[in-house]
Formats: sequence, C-alpha cells, structure tokens
Amino acid sequence: RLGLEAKKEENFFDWYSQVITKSGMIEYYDVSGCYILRPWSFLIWEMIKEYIDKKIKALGVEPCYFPMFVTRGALEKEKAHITDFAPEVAWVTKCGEDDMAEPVAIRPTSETVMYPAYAKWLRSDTELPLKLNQWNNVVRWEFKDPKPFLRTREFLWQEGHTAFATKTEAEEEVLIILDMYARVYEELLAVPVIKGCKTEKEKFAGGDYTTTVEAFISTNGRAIQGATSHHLGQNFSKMFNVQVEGIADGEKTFVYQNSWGLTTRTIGVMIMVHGDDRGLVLPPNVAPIQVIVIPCGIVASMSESKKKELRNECASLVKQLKINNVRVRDDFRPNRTPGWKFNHWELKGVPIRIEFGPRDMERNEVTLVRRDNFEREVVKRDELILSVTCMLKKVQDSLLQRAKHKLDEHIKQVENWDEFKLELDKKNLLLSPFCGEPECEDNIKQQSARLNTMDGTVTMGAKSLCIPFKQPKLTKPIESIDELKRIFESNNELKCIYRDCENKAKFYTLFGRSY
Ligand SMILES: O=C1CCCN[C@@H]1CCCn1cnc2cc(F)c(F)cc2c1=O
Ligand SMILES: [Mg+2]
Repeated sequence: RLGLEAKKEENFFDWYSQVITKSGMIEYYDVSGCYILRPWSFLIWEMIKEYIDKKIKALGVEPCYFPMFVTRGALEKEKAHITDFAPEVAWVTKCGEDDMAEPVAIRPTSETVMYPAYAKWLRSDTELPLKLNQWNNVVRWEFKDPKPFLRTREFLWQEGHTAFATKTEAEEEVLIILDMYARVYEELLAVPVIKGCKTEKEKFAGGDYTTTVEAFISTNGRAIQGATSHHLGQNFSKMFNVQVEGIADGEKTFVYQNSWGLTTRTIGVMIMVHGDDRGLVLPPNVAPIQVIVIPCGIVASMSESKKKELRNECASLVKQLKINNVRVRDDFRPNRTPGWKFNHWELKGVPIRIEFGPRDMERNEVTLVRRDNFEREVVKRDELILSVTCMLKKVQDSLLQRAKHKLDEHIKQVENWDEFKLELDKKNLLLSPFCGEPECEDNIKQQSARLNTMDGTVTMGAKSLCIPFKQPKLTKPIESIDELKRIFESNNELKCIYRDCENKAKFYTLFGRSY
C-alpha cells in the first residue's frame, strides 16, 4: 500500500518510520543504529551543505580532510575530556585474523585528530587565524534507542575548527556561526529555533562554553538540540601545545579556539516538524523537486493527436519552469493514474503539484495545488512563472510561521515549581529562573520525571535546553556570553525554580523533555 497506515498524532514513532521509508529517504540496514540515506534525503543534505559551504567560505574558512582513525594516545590526551565519552568510542582492534598491536579509534569528533597538526603548523601569530572545516562522518556507539537522522551510530556532519590570537575574535566567531546555524533552520528548513547558551551541566566539558540552537517537536512536546558552536578557550591549545609567538612580545601564547558542528539530524527535525498524515511536507528551499507536472483527463476516448498535444503542452510548462530555475519534473508515466501520482508526490512532500488537463489547455490556464494546505489556484498560462515562484515563497513562509506559532504556544514562563511540573506534563517547554548549579539541575530532572501508573514506565524529567539569549525582562537579546551570565547580578530577587533550592536565580533557563 502506497499510503501511510500510522497517523502522526496517534503513533508518532510508526508514522515517522513509515514516512521516511515510503518517501524514499531511508532504507533500514542490518547494523543497529545505521541507516541508508537514499537520494530523496541525500539531495536535501547536499543543499544544506551548499548553503553552509557558501557562508563559511565567505568567512575565510578553508576545506580539508583529516583521517578517520585516531590513536589512543591522541584521543586520551586529556582524561577529563574523554572519560564520560569513552563508552561510545568504536575501536578497530583486528586486521584480518590478527589482533592489531595498537588498536585505533574511529573518530567520534576530530579535535584530537586535528590539533596535533595545528601545533605543528602554528608557530607565529602571523599564521592566525587558522580556520578549517571538514565534511565527514563520525561514529559514536550510543546505546539509547537509535532513530534515523536523530540518533544514529554513524552520522554525517561538518565540523569547523578555528584558532585565533585573541579571545575576542574567537568569541565573535562563535556567535556568527550560531547565527548561520539558526538561518539553516529558519531560512532553509522553515524550522524556528531558540538560540542560547548551554548550562554548566549540559555544555561540552572540553570547552569554555557551548552555544546552541534548540528546536521543538510539538507532536510529543520534546525539544532537540539542532547544532552547536563551542568556545574552547585555551583548554585544547594547552592540551595540544598549540602556541604562537608575536602576541605578547618575547612570550608564547596559547591560541583561542572554537569548534562548531551541524549534522544530518537537521533532516529528521524538518520531517517531524512539517510532515502530516499524507507524508513529507518539504520546505521549497530544500525540496529536491519543487513542482511536479501531472497530465490529467487523458481518457481512452481521447484521440492520439489530442494526447500528444496535451503532453507537448505539459512539456513546455516543465521547460519554462526549468529555464526559470524552478526544480521541476514531469510525471508522464502512462501506467499510473493521476490519482496514484497525486498520492505518490504528496507522500514525497513536493511543495506544488500542477494538474494539467484538456480544459486547462482550452482555457489557456494552469491549476496549481499546494502540498502544505491543499489550496488550489487556477492561473493564466502566461502568469505561470510569477504564480509558481510566488506560491513557493508563500509555502516556505507559512511553514515557518505555523511552526513558530506552535513553538510560541508551547513555551510557558513559570516561576512556580508545581506549575513547572503541570505544564511539562502538558507537552510544554518551561522558561524559568534557574540558579545554574549542576546538582540543582539533576534534582529538577529527577523530581520532574513522571511514573506512568498505567504501564509502570517512567517518562524522563525536564533537562535544561539552553539559557536563551532572549531573556524575559530584557528588551534586546544579549550580545555576549559574559553579559548573559551576569544579567541578574543587579536585581537579584528571583528564586531558583526548584522548590527545595535556596539559591538565587542567575538567569531564565529553558527546560523541557528532550531527545
Ligand atoms: O560538538 C562539536 C562540534 C564539532 C566538533 N566537536 C564539538 C564537540 C564534540 C563533543 N563530543 C561529543 N561526543 C563525543 C563522543 C565521544 F565518543 C568522544 F570520544 C568525544 C566526544 C566529544 O568530544
Ligand atoms: Mg552524545
């Protein structure tokens, strides 16, 4: 059966699995946590890659490729960084039948692969800033339930690794990259995100601070980390001895570093936010096919010449759209009915369908049908390009607006602990005053978990998602992380959200159940 059996609001997990397989995005694979990316999803990854590459090249970031294997020595250069990650590191231990003398790890991320080379290359501040990015795959043998795109043991990403002479330059780049990530979500994928800083508990331990874009899946009320941009300070440069002369005269200075990454998880978030019970709903800016042209009304009684005329007319529609840089295809398959084709291309989420039949030909008109809200619009043949480009923009905007509205109505600002738990169980995110202490965050997570009396399972408690740059009580978003960490120093009346915590709040923090 072509269509979906599962309904998105009834059985989200089955719906997701059916949508990604029946639309031709994913094929399952016999290694747990690994999936095949078929053209319909890989083409979207290529468009994301094209967008990011253009922007980072303009920022002076250069492409490169480092080996995927890393020695134990390099990987464990600094114990603190690696300890809690060690269980998910995959190792190559044999070659053929023989054990390898020195097993090598498969990169879970490339700091420890790249920074020994940075130490070799960087001697003088004249060689700074060094900005490299690689598009590759990484392996993390996670044990939590794998989910295509969202949590996989191998995934594709880009990882940017930059080194600067001063902290100021580095900190400026962190936020420029974060803004680019927010645009990938909002301008390409039509997914609204919240920009912020991770708390001490949630940040990357190897860095100084982690900034993040957080997305929201309203169907199950869960938040998901969309991409990260870390300021590493001098932690890694001290570990790997990456220091240069020429900054402080006669002295050597450890460089200031950033690392930033966005993964194929982006595709899963887009599917979950926009998909419906007929299948994918693709934002036009990333849709591999934006318009599908389907001839209609071809009946057996129609003469061969009439059929030929109709097909030629459809072909000219396709040609004209192609010339105007619209990603368009025709579906002239004679052995499929128009109805079958409507379902097929709706399942694949193509933003606009053109139905073109004898009557359209006579009246010199074209019928456009929107995938997101099924609105039909009949337009004059000679207004085709204007109407299609205008409709594509309208679809893109309305997908973002609808998702923004959903996000906004699911964020509750609460200062009371009972209200916090109540709203959390109503699939909402919470914006609450928080003291920032890791052990307090542990308590919040534990005390907001819910025992489901029906089946005795436990629903996870609330995690901190980020300290939003847009803080309540502040008119404009903060511009620096230092500022964010100090905003309550003055008027410090607010108590931490957690009832038994005596600390004063330091800032408002976004909490929620998450992936
Ligand atoms: O998140 C990014 C962006 C791109 C470059 N790397 C940073 C930090 C990655 C943090 N991280 C994340 N996961 C890890 C998993 C491991 F098995 C492991 F050995 C190390 C890590 C690890 O360092
Ligand atoms: Mg992880």
